[in-house]
Amino acid sequence: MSDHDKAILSGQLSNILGWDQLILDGVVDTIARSTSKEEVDELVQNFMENNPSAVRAVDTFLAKKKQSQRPQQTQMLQQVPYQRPQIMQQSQQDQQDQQHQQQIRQQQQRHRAAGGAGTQDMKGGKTGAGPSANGAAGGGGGDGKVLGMFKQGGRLKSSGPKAVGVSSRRDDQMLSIVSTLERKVANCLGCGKIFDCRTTSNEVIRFLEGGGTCTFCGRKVALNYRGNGDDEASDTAASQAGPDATSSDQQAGSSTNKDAATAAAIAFKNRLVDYDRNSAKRTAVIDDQSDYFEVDTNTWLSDQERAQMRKQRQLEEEAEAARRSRVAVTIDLLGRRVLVADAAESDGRAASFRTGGDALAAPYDPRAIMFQGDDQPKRPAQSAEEEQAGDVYGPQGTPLLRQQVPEAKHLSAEEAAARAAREVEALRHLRISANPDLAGRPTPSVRPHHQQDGQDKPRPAPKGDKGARGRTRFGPSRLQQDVDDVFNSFGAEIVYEDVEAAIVAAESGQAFDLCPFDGAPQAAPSKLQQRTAASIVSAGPKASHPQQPEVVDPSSLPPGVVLLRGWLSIEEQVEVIRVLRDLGKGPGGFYTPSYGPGQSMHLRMMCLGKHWEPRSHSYEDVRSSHDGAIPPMIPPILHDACVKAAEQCLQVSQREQGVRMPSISPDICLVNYYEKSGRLGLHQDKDESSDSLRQGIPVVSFSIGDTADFVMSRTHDEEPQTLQLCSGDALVFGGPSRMIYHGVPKVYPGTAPAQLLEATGMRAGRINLTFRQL
Ligand SMILES: O=C(O)CCC(=O)C(=O)O
Ligand SMILES: [Fe+2]
Repeated sequence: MSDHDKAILSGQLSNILGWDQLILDGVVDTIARSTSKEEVDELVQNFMENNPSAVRAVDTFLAKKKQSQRPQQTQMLQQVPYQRPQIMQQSQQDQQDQQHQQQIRQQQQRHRAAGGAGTQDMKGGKTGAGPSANGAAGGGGGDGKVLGMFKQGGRLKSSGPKAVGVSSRRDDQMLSIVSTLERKVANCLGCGKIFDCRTTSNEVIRFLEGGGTCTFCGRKVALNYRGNGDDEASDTAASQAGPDATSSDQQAGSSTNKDAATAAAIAFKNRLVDYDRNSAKRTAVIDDQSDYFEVDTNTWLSDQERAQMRKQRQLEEEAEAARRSRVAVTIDLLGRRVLVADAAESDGRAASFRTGGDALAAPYDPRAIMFQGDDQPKRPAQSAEEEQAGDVYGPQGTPLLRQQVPEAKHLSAEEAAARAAREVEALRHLRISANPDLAGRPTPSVRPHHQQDGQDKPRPAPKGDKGARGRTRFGPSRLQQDVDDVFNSFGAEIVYEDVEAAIVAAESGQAFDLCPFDGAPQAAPSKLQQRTAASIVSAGPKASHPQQPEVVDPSSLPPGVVLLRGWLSIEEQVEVIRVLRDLGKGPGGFYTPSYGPGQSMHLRMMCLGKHWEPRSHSYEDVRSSHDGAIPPMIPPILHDACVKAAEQCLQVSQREQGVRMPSISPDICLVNYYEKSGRLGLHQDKDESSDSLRQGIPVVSFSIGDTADFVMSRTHDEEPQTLQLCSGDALVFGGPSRMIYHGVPKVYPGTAPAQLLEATGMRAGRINLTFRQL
């Protein structure tokens, strides 16, 4: 490449970029010596910021260079065995080393001989004579020509006469540096990068020019130079424009002159060095794992995201803990057993028994909560231990009923009782919901054994097959009775199918009949009559039917609540039952209301006047959630009875309680039928119009059949007052008690007046009518 071409490029770049000539010379020189397009591209990109005019000028220059190089290259190939990259043979290398050392010495001697300011080497803080602004070589320095870019900074001094076999001055200098190295292969201890200085790749050149600074990680790699005779050369090499060179550069700049060009050259050099360092740092290693798995140390997360992730983790842990503590309850109807086991302890070992958040402190043996039918043959306890444990054993010694957990046998009787009470309490609070998968299926119908067997008569009870209360049971009825006994005795909230009603429906193939025994021959009672009779037990209060209506002491009741005992005579009750029976079998008759899938109410209901929809707690014209039936109207006989009872109660309330209540003109009557296990939770009757509620128009209630507990309280939490409502009673609550909470927790089976049952043939249970004004 001719100097003329270089001067042209330099001039063009000077116009375009406005750089100092000193810098331009260095850049042009570098471009002229470049061996690859990438090298030039990098330079153009980093220092000319791809200025289009500059790029064009450089391209033109390179094109010329390419042309001019063709014959030269051929010549070089013939003359010079040098290749890049090249691993030199040791002998060759040594030879070259010596040659270069000699060249360096000669050069140094020439510098010294030339004397004058600035002839000291870099170590001494002096350099060659200050450069002229036009980039001419400083005077006094032999051939004085320095490598363009860093001539004032003492970058690489010319090695003097061009060595044979070396393609450029820069290579010369590199080789001279390499020749002074003790070891030609250097290894960066920071990142492990290897620099093979026997080759003169760009990377190695950068490495050496950086004074042994790793081109990848920026760490300083120790370079050992050869001994005394080479001090100057090694000093030269060691003080190459690496990080440490900056200070000497600055000293040089300040000690020789304050020339702006010098400062610019130093700044430019520093920029290059910085670029070298930073370009290595641009390659950052990102730890993937920290992105995906770490919360606390993940630098990519904002505080908000971190908090969110922590919360998410906590929720996951809680869900896992809940899953582990879930309790599985198996109700084995056919085996007549209830098995309670922690789901996480499916192997049957000691499990923690939890209900509604209350955990029993002691580990629990699931077998301890196993209940067998009480009609199993039993044998008496055979040891004091068995006696004390209170377990019940079958004839083969199989435990039928365990009162205590095995490991609790060392407990005193008192402790064991307390523990048993805790266990029972825990079971009482169990909440069991229906399997949602079964919700859409029709109610299963259970047929008596004798029908399944194709027999007509009830099977005789096996000998000794007597219930705890001495009654004989048959087939499914006995099954149901056992389940009833177990759950009733524990008071657990268990919903099960209304087996008896299903039997009736299956047998009659008709709608619900309130009086299935009406007209049945007395001499040969049906099995249903037998069951009904068997269900009359002495558990509850005896029915009391005053000859005349009696007013229950009004001062014992909340103001606005009046109870008239036996207000309906037996004859009137019979009449009411007959009316209800007819309506109940027809369209819009008795059905089992439900709040939703698996949430059936524990009673049968028939709505008169309007349909009360349990899912929306509102009145409707048709039974939308069930069969779309239109509710029957309130028969006049019931309407009149309601109005009459209300009148009398209002008088009592006004007279005895000082409460004035409006009278009622009922347009709705809800008729409930409760079986012996029927019940109704605490609630308010508040689905009537706001006007009706505001006025305190009373609700009038008639009870017929079995006696029931009726609880009432002013608030949901208050300890409720319990009244027993008997067959024929009329109750009114209105005025200040219109919004009273009330419910029916218990029905006393077998307490209905015998006369009523005989006259109507009604099924066991209780009927209640509540009249309201919308
Ligand atoms: O059965 C009863 O005595 C009360 C009925 C009742 O409260 C109701 O149907 O809203
Ligand atoms: Fe009610």
